[in-house]
Order: sequence, then C-alpha cells, then structure tokens
Amino acid sequence: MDIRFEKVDFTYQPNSPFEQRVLFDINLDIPSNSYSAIVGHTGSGKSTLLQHLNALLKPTSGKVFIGDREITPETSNKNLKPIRKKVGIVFQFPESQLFDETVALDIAFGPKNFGVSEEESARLASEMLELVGLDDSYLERSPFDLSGGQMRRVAIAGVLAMEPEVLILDEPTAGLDPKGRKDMMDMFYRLHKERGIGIILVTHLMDDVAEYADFMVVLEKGKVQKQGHPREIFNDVEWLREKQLGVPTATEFAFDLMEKGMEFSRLPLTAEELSEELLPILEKRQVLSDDE
Ligand SMILES: Nc1ncnc2c1ncn2[C@@H]1O[C@H](COP(=O)(O)OP(=O)(O)OP(=O)(O)O)[C@@H](O)[C@H]1O
Repeated sequence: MDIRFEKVDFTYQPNSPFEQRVLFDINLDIPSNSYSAIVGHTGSGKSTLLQHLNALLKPTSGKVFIGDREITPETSNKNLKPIRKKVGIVFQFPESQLFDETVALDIAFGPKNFGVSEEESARLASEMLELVGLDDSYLERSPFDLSGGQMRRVAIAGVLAMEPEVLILDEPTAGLDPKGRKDMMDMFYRLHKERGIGIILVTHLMDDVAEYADFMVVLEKGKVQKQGHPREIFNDVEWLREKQLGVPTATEFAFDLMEKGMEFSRLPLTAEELSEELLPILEKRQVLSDDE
C-alpha cells in the first residue's frame, strides 16, 4: 500500500496562544511494502508524522494519501476506521496499554471491536501470539504477570490481530536488553518478509536502519532533509556526522579504513557487508605474506 504526503503542514493547537507548527511542507513517498525507517533528533516531529500515517492526526494543510484514501484538513472523522485497520501503530512502550484480564482477551479486543466474531477473534489471538513467539500456554494468563518483553509481545500481537497491511513501530525496542532487541527486530523482519507486511520504523539506532531498512527518511525540525535508500544517505557520512545523527558502526569503521587508504567496492553498511569487503583483501595479503 502506497503512502504519500503532499505539501503537508501540521500545527498543534492552531489559533491559540499554544500554537506550535511542527511539520513543514512535507513531501514524502513511502514505497509500497517497503521496510522504511524514519530518523531524526528528539522533537523533530517523528511521532507527529507517524500519527498522520493512519489518520490519527489530519494535516493542517496539504494532503496525505493512504492506499486509495485521501486525507485533507476537511476529511470527516467518520469513515476513518478502515484506515486504522489497514495501518497498525505500535506506540512507544505499548505494554502500558494492556488492560484486559487475560492475554487472549487483550489480543482479541481489537478484532472484536471491528465486528469480528468471538470465535474468529479467539483464533486470531492464538495465531498472533504464536507469531510474536509465545505459545498457547500464555493465552489464559494475566498480561500483568508477564515480563516486560513478553508484555510488549502481547501488545504487538494485539495490533497484528487487526491484520494490518502496514505496521508502524515507534522505537519498538526501547528499554529491551540486547538479546530482546535483536529477537524483536528479527521478528519484525520475518513479518515483513514472510507475510508481506510493510514496516515503518522510527528509531535512533542507525545499525538497525542499516540492517533492515530499504528506505529511509531523515527529519530535522519538522522538515524532510533526505529520503532514499539507506546506502545513498549513509554515503554522505560527513553530512550525518555534521547533523550528529549517528552512522552505522560498520560504515564508521569502513570510513576510518578509507581514510587510511583502503578501498572498498561498495560502502559497507553492516558487519556482514564489511566482512565481505575485508575478507578478499585479507586473503590477498595472506597469499602475499605466504609468498615472502
Ligand atoms: N499533543 C501535543 N500538543 C502540543 N505540542 C506537541 C504535542 N505533541 C508533540 N508536540 C510538540 O511537537 C514537537 C515534535 O514532537 P514529536 O513528538 O512529534 O517529535 P519526535 O521527533 O517524535 O520526538 P521524540 O524522538 O522525542 O519522540 C515537539 O516540540 C513537541 O513539544
């Protein structure tokens, strides 16, 4: 599903003493079924932009296109439900939104609210729980007896139970330990690859952008500074350093080596790509030293 912004401005509390303009002339074209990453400093407007992606917020001026729907400032709040179903948002610390007595009821809440039968909602709860890596034994447990990471998985299963075409993730691994982070990022990648779910991820972690994303948007003070493939954007490493946005670890390392005279056939973004570049060089050096 295509998502496109055309000249979007957004102002909180317009025409009041608290008026604050947060998004400025956003033109954005998020490729269909991509794994996109939105990066930018704190306060740059990422969460505000995210909420336009499923019409939780409407632009103050301009247009947002979500699939075949067009959202303008005049769009009525009625009939937005189908968009909310197609585009699921996992907010920061989603576990704080769990509320039901059992895991099964919590996950089934969304579909039931959309008129899905009791039976089908229960089936969805079981399927989505498995998808997030928890077995059926969790279904009848209270969500509040689970670990933080498990609670987060249950909350994500609740969003998945709506069977969205696009999943929006606002810093989904915040506060998790390194293993929990990796497991969760791998899970989203599997959902993307195996189920064809489009992902739009907000993150500060450039290693995650490099590892998973095929499209990237850089926001600064409410304006889109760059959009494109991460390899293009990370290529301008001087710009990223100047903006203090962070650079993937492997790319930073490769740039250090380039400054010392090493040549690469393409800019490595991940550890795997870096080792693919380095191995032939090291093997060549080994052959040379063996010959000596
Ligand atoms: N509900 C609101 N009412 C008024 N102003 C708001 C509201 N939500 C956010 N803002 C303001 O909008 C600006 C952008 O905030 P936003 O949360 O979109 O940025 P962000 O890039 O997501 O930041 P972070 O990385 O810290 O989550 C900030 O100056 C913030 O104070």
